[in-house]
Amino acid sequence: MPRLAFDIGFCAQLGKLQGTVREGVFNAWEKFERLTLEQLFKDPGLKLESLKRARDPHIRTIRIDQGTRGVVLAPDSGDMFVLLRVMPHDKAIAWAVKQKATINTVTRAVEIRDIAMLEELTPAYEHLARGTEPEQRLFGKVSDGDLAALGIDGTTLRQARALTSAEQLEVFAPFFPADQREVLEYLAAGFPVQQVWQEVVAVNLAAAEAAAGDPATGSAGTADTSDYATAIHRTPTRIAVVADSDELRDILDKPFAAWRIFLHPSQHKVAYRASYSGSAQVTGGPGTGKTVVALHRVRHLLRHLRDGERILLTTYTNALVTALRAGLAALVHDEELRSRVDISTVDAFAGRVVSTSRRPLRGSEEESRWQQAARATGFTGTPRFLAQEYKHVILAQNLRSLEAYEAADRPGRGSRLPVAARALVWRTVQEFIDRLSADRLRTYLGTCAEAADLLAASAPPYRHIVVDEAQDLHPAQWRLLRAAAPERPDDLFIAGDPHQRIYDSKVSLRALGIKVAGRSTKMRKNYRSTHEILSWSTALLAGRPFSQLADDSRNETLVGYRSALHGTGPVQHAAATDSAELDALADRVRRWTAAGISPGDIGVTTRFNRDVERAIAHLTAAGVPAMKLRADTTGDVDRVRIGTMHSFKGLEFRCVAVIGIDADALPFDKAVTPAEVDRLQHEADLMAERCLLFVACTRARDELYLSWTGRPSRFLVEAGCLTS
Ligand SMILES: Nc1ncnc2c1ncn2[C@@H]1O[C@H](COP(=O)(O)OP(=O)(O)OP(=O)(O)O)[C@@H](O)[C@H]1O
Repeated sequence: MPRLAFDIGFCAQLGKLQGTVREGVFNAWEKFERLTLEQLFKDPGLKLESLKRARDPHIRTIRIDQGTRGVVLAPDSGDMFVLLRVMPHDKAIAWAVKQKATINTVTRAVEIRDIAMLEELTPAYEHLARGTEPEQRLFGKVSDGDLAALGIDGTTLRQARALTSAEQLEVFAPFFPADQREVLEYLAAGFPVQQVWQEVVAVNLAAAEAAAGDPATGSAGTADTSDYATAIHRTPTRIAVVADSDELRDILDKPFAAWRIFLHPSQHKVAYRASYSGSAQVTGGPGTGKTVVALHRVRHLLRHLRDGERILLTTYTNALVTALRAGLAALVHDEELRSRVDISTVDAFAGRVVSTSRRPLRGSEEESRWQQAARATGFTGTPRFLAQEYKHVILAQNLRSLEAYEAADRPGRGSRLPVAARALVWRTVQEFIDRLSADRLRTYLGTCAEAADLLAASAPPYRHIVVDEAQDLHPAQWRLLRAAAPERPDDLFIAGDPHQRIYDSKVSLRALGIKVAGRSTKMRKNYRSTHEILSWSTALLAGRPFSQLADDSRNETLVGYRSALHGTGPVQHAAATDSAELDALADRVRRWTAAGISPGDIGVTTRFNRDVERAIAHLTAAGVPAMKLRADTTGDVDRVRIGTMHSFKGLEFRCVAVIGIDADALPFDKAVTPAEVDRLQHEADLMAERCLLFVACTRARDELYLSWTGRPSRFLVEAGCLTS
């Protein structure tokens, strides 16, 4: 029976396809399921036509609806077809005739390339390259043999040899066959051949073998470059073979959920590794799919969970809990299975363990509480000092007695505190705690410490814990998680990005009994933001223009972020007054919606809560549906969502407006300890403010808009990010 599978390129178009076209795709798929091969080729409605000027006879087109055609890979052998793209009639033909399908010599997966475009570009670039010695060219240091071993075929080899710079590779990249493109991009980024084999080719090969049910060989084998039926099954990261109409409906209806189907091999390897001998960690820049990997890991763990065992999936904010819940539901359809996963913030989990009627202290109440305690004991330092000492020394090191406190180092604290002075600080902290308790109050971190103690004295409730957005967790929270699952293989799976730390918790996991050495993987490819948005934001984080960062390409931690997506760079607006800034925001949002972006795909973020309220009022008055970002709202609400930068952590929107990036908002004075009080804390606070803006900007998929009133933030100035 013939079947129609779907290429990742088609899935990427889905968001832009009209409902009638999607319906046409569904009907075409049904025909493939229903008809015999012979009937299929003769079907007058489908018109599975070959093309006269096609570069590849395997590329044909089918009719989707009046005026729309699908481009299909139709191999000679087997009965598996692949829908590559859907386009208006003439465009589809023009695109189809230029494409060529091949089978990668190493991974033996299907690759599509724009052969006509590549052949057109190559002579011009060869001509340009004449002035550059072969060994000075982009791949001059890599031998033909090594390139062949990495799967570069003869055609791509000629093209690769003509390239003299990474910028030229970017021009060629969209037309190259996918697996080979990735190899070349890694080589161009300076990775040695051996590492490219390990990190790219071997991983792709393993994914292909696993999908085809072949025994894992880890070596290239001999390629049958005509067996498409097998090759299609070996391409799970780019070609989806759907099981039934429900699955197809799901794909067609959720255009941005491609990650459910096309997990990149490097993500697959981490998420579906049978077992880790202990805790494991995945790191990577914004949008590299850490959350996606964490969700797939939960799915994997669920499949192997024994009776009575449970999983905790935890993260930092309530909004992220909602997003994780929706993500897991999209991935694991079996409700009963899903019910074995508790999804909550670490703080909420701690609250459940302690099970108390004491109310958590609000951030705004804390300062006066420290003041009261200081007054009672006669301590003359600032409330900020006490709060930080409690958080960064006493709770972080789990100090339980004055003796322990007096003996403790205070790493990261830049203010000296002689041992003789500690007794008074200790007494003040005890006073603070006692007064809270008397008033039926508690702090979140104190609750985590209590909960960790309770769990340490009882049976750990979970078999596995999966942590997302791990970078901001405090040692007290880690101690709780450590106590919540017994030390065993696959106990903790941790996803996070140290560059997105916005709450200043520096943690040594090892010191907390969580060992990930040898079980840590870094994700490099960004799936969310365009290259333009990502490089702009990276400059912001580093405090230097991106061009300078690219120069010292060894600074891999920052410049290692890569995105294959392209689009326009951020748009900036300097306003004279607050209300002019909001007018400009309303204009921008209207432009987006006029271009077909639905309000629910737009996020507006700002440093302060009060500005959130003002923006909502302004947009609403301007007739734009807007609401405050709430923990319990999912992407289904069709209104612009507006929230503080802190609340945007971990989320994403097609279009993001970051407003109020004024000189006095970022960095915000009150959030930064003065250098003369504590130099180290000052640096750490400044970095957290910088990361906050970085996190806000990297929430954008397609478009990023920034505005301020009066003088812009120094972060924009330092990074050379201002356009004029
Ligand atoms: N293999 C994939 N194929 C397609 N899309 C993907 C893939 N992996 C991730 N994505 C998409 O990339 C976006 C970012 O993924 P995700 O939120 O998991 O990244 P992250 O690393 O957790 O980001 P951040 O650290 O910025 O919160 C999401 O829209 C996700 O759907």
